[in-house]
Amino acid sequence: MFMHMTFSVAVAGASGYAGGEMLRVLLAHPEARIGALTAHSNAGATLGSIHPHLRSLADRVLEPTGVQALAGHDVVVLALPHGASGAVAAELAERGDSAIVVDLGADHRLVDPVAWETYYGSAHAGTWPYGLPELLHAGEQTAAAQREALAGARRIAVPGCNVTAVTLGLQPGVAAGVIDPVDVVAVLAVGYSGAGRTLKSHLLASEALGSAQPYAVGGTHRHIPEIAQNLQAAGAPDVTISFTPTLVPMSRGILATATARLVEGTDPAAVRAAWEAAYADEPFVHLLPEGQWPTTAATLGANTALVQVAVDARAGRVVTVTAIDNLVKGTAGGALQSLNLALGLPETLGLPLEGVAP
Ligand SMILES: NC(=O)C1=CN([C@@H]2O[C@H](COP(=O)(O)OP(=O)(O)OC[C@H]3O[C@@H](n4cnc5c(N)ncnc54)[C@H](OP(=O)(O)O)[C@@H]3O)[C@@H](O)[C@H]2O)C=CC1
Ligand SMILES: CC(=O)N[C@@H](CCC(=O)OP(=O)(O)O)C(=O)O
Repeated sequence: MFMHMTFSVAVAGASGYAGGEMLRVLLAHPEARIGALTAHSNAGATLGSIHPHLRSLADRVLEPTGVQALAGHDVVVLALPHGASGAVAAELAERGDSAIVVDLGADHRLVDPVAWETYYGSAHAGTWPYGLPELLHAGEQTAAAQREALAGARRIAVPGCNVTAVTLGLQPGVAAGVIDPVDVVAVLAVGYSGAGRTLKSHLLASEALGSAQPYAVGGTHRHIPEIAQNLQAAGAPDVTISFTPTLVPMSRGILATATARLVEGTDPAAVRAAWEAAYADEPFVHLLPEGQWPTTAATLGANTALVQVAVDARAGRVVTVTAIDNLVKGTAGGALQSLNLALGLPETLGLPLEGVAP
């Protein structure tokens, strides 16, 4: 076990939304010591000119992303576009650098290289331990195997934010055998920060404010194989999923509504019991009391996932709703939670349970 009290951490892609949020949660962690901060087109700028809310790092000058800046730390966080992090991680390994590398991007999440090439269109960089501590494995009622896989890990692949929401919503039913994910339907309301800080025309105020806009409609979204991979890990022999994200006018947040077929002859009372059993002892994943429904506002700034489940008897389906902050539990918070496990620190150390409201 890598027992380490304080650790130095470099953040590559510090100028982005994910990198900025990683810095915000690291600054609240008692053992983290912020090291190099790097960027790409914003190299040479001060962090305060990009992320004015990060006051204690405002004067730090962003270095160009590269091994020379990132080497020599205990931990390196890669908050880069997918396809970029694989190359940087490989260079660090070639140099023999001993850092734990945490990839916020997609390069190392998928097990199947064919799925990667199909949805991402480039060479697969390999598979790392998956940074979702609450991931259920087949036969488990509560998550233990994934936590063991993260304990002492030297590489962590942080899930896609949409994937975290849908997986946490549905997996208890798969593990308990009360739902059959052979025709999962997932519709998500997602905030703009999920698209990243770099300007995108469809996110211009004139186009986006006051409007809801679907994207990646018709089975093209790259999170589909990752969700299927997770539900198969929970014990589903076969998963098909129809996945439709919709941008809604909010900066942060994901509200994922995911439904699956109720297994024939299942007692509806057994459904809630399965979700209660899975999450009763989870510090960050909370099944709400019956009648309460998750909202993204209740998770803003927190490392929580709020979940609710219901049985639609007439439709013969189970409906789940999950809310997360895409940048906290969906990215930086989930990353730090997994890093705590890798470092042998308490899993919840330095992570926000309370949100910011109103
Ligand atoms: N936003 C979210 O909710 C989530 C994001 N992620 C993942 O985190 C990663 C970063 O996303 P996000 O922060 O949203 O994106 P942003 O566009 O906000 O930031 C991208 C970062 O990568 C840098 N960058 C851009 N192009 C290159 C390049 N060719 N080589 C090296 N660095 C480059 C940018 O530097 P500069 O600005 O200086 O050009 C910036 O620091 C992505 O892989 C994303 O998929 C994962 C989960 C959720
Ligand atoms: C609004 C929006 O564009 N959201 C992004 C979420 C990005 C994300 O989860 O990051 P990864 O690229 O690391 O998977 C999307 O749906 O692709």
